[in-house]
Amino acid sequence: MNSEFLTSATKEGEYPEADRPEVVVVGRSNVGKSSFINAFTNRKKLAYVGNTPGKTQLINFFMIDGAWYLVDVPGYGYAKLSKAQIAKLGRMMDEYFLKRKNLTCVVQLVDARHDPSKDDMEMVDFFKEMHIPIVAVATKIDKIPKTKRINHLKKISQKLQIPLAHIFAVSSTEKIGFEQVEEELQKRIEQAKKMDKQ
Ligand SMILES: Nc1nc2c(ncn2[C@@H]2O[C@H](COP(=O)(O)OP(=O)(O)OP(=O)(O)O)[C@@H](O)[C@H]2O)c(=O)[nH]1
Repeated sequence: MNSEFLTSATKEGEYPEADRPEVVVVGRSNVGKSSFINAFTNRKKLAYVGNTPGKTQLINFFMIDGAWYLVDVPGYGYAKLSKAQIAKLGRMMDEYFLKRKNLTCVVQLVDARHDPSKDDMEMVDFFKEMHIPIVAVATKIDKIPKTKRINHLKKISQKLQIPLAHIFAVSSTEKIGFEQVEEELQKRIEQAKKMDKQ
């Protein structure tokens, strides 16, 4: 997979042209979003992996194989941001989800170890209301014994009311699960392209 950083944006005027399908990756701060993006694209430092949670406060656009955009947005639920900062990020994200016409689906990251948080549930409800297709990805699956993994995924499926078939599990440290996610995203990107042609 070829991936390159394109640009960072805070508002619509700064987004790249909406001329290709787009997939956005969301999740609460520290869920492993930067690690996911780096492992997915096979790059060590495409997205910043930091010790300071909540560092990314921009919308970052990456070009994948010259064919589609992968987008990294700020993690939510980071307690140390001020109310004003949280409100500003909220407005930035609302604008993105309302305006971005080429959005094909959202990759909702959740921590495989825990039940989805209240914030996770609110995000998923928001995407459902907006009719944005959701692919859920449980991160840090290496932290769960193999025999128990399916139960965790079933629980996540139940809580988020997302079919088990749309839930994937990855480990960025062990580099597992990424081919399946890529296959699913390719499928959705192809579907989106067909719909556009009709
Ligand atoms: N065991 C394990 N640890 C992981 C995995 N992915 C990420 N981590 C760890 O989880 C922590 C957070 O990872 P990041 O990728 O920085 O998470 P983030 O969601 O981008 O965090 P923010 O910058 O706060 O948005 C780091 O200490 C990572 O090393 C994984 O698959 N397995």
